[in-house]
Amino acid sequence: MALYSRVSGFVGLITLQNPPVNALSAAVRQGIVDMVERALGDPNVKSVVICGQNGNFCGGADIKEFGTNMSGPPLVPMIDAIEAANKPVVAAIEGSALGGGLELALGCHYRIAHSKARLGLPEVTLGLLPAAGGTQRLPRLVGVPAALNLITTGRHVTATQALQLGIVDQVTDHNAVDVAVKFSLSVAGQSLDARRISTYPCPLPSDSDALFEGVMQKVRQRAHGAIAPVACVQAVRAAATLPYSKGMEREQELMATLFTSGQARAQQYCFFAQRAVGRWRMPSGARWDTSKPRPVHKAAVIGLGTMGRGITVALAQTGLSVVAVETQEKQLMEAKQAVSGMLERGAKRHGVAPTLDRISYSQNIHAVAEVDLVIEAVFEDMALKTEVFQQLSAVCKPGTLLCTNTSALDVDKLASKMPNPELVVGMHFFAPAHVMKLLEVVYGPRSSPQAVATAMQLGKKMGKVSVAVGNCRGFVGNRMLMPYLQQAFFLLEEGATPELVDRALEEFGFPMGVFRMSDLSGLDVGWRVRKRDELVEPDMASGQSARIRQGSRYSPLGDLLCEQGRFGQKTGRGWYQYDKPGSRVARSDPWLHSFLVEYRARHGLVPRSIDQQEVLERCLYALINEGFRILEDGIAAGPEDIDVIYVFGYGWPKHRGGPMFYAGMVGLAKVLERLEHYQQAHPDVPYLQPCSLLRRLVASGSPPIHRWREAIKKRQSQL
Ligand SMILES: C[C@H](O)[C@H](C)C(=O)SCCNC(=O)CCNC(=O)[C@H](O)C(C)(C)COP(=O)([O-])OP(=O)([O-])OC[C@H]1O[C@@H](n2cnc3c(N)ncnc32)[C@H](O)[C@@H]1OP(=O)([O-])[O-]
Repeated sequence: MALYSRVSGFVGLITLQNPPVNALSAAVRQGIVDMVERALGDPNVKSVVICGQNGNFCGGADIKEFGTNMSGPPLVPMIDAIEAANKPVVAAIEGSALGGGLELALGCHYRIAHSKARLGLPEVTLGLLPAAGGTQRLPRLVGVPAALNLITTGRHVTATQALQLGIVDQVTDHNAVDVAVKFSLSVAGQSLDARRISTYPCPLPSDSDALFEGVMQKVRQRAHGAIAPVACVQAVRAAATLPYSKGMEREQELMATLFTSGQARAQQYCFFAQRAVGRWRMPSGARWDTSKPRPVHKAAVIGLGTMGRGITVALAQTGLSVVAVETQEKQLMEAKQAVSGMLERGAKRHGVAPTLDRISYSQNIHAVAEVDLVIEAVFEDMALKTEVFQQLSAVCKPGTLLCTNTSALDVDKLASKMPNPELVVGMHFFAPAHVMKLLEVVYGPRSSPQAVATAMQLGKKMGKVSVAVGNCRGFVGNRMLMPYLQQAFFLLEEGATPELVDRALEEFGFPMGVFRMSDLSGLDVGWRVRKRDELVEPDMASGQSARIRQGSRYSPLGDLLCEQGRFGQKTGRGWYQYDKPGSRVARSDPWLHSFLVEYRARHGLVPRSIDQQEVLERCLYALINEGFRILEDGIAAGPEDIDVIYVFGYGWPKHRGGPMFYAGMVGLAKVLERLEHYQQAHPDVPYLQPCSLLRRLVASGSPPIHRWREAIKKRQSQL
């Protein structure tokens, strides 16, 4: 709803009230319509100020209403009425003015923002476009190029940036409502004709066709199949080429195509899933709202390789003091330089001062005696990690949390060797650690809820999307990656090429297909893990037996490439060829194609034609199937946890919602039927054996994804 009060004698103050972000629900919209009418009809009122309760202007349309029968007054005429008002209406912006919230402010005659406010039109991140006049008013106010950038990226701008762009008229460090009330009286009675943005001509860039073509090309490239960014460009183009009313019709037309699209549903699911994973729970029953985190004022990082350096930067950027330890002097000096460089570049990008002084460097592990939390990022070796953890247990003050950045080792095994195993959790960052949003917080049966709560809270403070998951081989992300990678290798054996497999996955929406990604991250990384698991055998053999390990089908293709030093981009050769080591542009490699032909012949494999549909079904359904096993094992509490991990850590396209959401969209029965089909064709591939949770969900009528948790809980309570 919206509250009304008269302040300073002659100002009608309308306060949006819908905590926590004053979203424009039906009740709020009705409140605004009623209160604006009241203020404009009150002869004692000379001007009007619109603000939001609790220091937050408005987070936009109420996303929770999407997908329901929406009622209440529509936004567009509500905002048009404000713009047409005969008394000045001033928006007092504190906190956020996003989406419909900013569109409401653009309908006002003036905008005053607090210096800490954030503004933007992020609808594209929800699979939509600004549909309350944003695509028509913003270009008229700030010009086409700036409007295109804000609307197609959905990025938020600071109040200062908004002032520079011309979105707001004033920025204040004082209470924005007070400033707006005073300002509104100062302009009362003045003509408003020049303050109605919809009447402005849209400033046309010199060669607007070329500009729009250029932007559309870039947007399509970046979108990887998402339709909303393309519609955003089309809507802004309407602003540049049509009168306001016609442009508004075009905006509504385009929004109608997006609003009911599967992509919009997927992206809105991701919005709420990202918030749901913050409400974590462990199989023990411990949960986010009953487990109190320990305060962390000082943290440490042990091991300053690539991951250690990124983690140090991410910690320092939170303002925490950090102790960075590296026993090798040369490595320490190089790390110091690298970390300083990353901090300076980050600070420059955000227009803030770098926090170099927050970090102290040392070769001596005793330097961490007084910290509250340690993140270990030494080489992936259990013996080495155990030694480091035992030193830390001896050096650190009581209660210090010991976190490991391992991506594959058994966190509980490590904890079992410590005097205080309850203080041990995994904090699995993704490279580059100061950039990638995802953090897997890994708990074992001995980890205390307080340790998990502390790691989750620190992750949020580092700007990460943190997901609490149980300890198992590969945790959630890497565990699901195994069947995905395996199917990709098998498809090559059966006749596919890396180009075909990657094209299918990239057209699905992944920024990079599995083989290009493998070349980027380095084939030797997986090779080392397979060697450690004694899966790699010398390539003398041929025929079926050479492709069986521990009773299951195995493809030695990756091992064979590594034995030839083909590690990917870093060696200039992998599944593709590159101009030189380190270059990033992948080109088809005739050597690889003849190697595959020779390999198939040597192993008696008859290649067949494979289409993109089969690639997608085998790679994605095998991955999804492992997701169901993870849910069944209680390693992830719900499908949202898995989907957030894949969207924020593994490049799963947001407009596809995530592996589990996608399975629901395709239809669980279809996924099950296809898995059974491929399992029949490949009985020696256990990963294709449909998971019993999937079977049970199908048997119970394939309930919608938000009801899977109860099906899982029911099952676990039966176990
Ligand atoms: C016509 C028009 O053109 C179109 C069509 C639109 O306008 S489409 C809508 C466009 N607007 C957006 O995209 C902005 C979305 N919101 C945000 O970006 C952030 O929320 C925030 C504003 C920057 C605050 O961040 P936060 O970190 O302080 O808190 P939070 O945890 O994120 O959010 C706190 C709680 O508020 C809920 N929430 C936030 N924004 C909401 C919204 N717009 N609608 C409904 N609920 C919302 C959120 O789910 C969470 O709930 P719960 O989990 O506690 O139950």
